[in-house]
Amino acid sequence: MLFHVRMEVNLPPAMPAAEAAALKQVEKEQAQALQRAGKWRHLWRVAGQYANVSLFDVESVDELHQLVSTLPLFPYMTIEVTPLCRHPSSIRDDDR
Ligand SMILES: O=C(O)CC1=CCC(=O)O1
Repeated sequence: MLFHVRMEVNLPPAMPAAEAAALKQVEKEQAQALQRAGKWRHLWRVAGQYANVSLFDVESVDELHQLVSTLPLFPYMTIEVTPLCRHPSSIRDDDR
């Protein structure tokens, strides 16, 4: 199942820089592991915003929730999820 996911990050201004840096480092490691596993297909920065748009390929809504809700930045993100299905005019013969 494919999901378009938009994540907007809102770290508290009072958060110590070292704490923010540590969270971002672990977030990066988890995101890269999920990309290597094929679960997090695309990860793009939204230009001009501390936000990303991503494409997840997971087995279920429950798996998607488990993945995003265990990200270190999850408590500080506003997340919008859009389920995707094939478009009848798509010329691609796969779902990538
Ligand atoms: O910086 C972001 O957009 C938040 C984030 C998600 C995965 C990652 O590595 O950073």
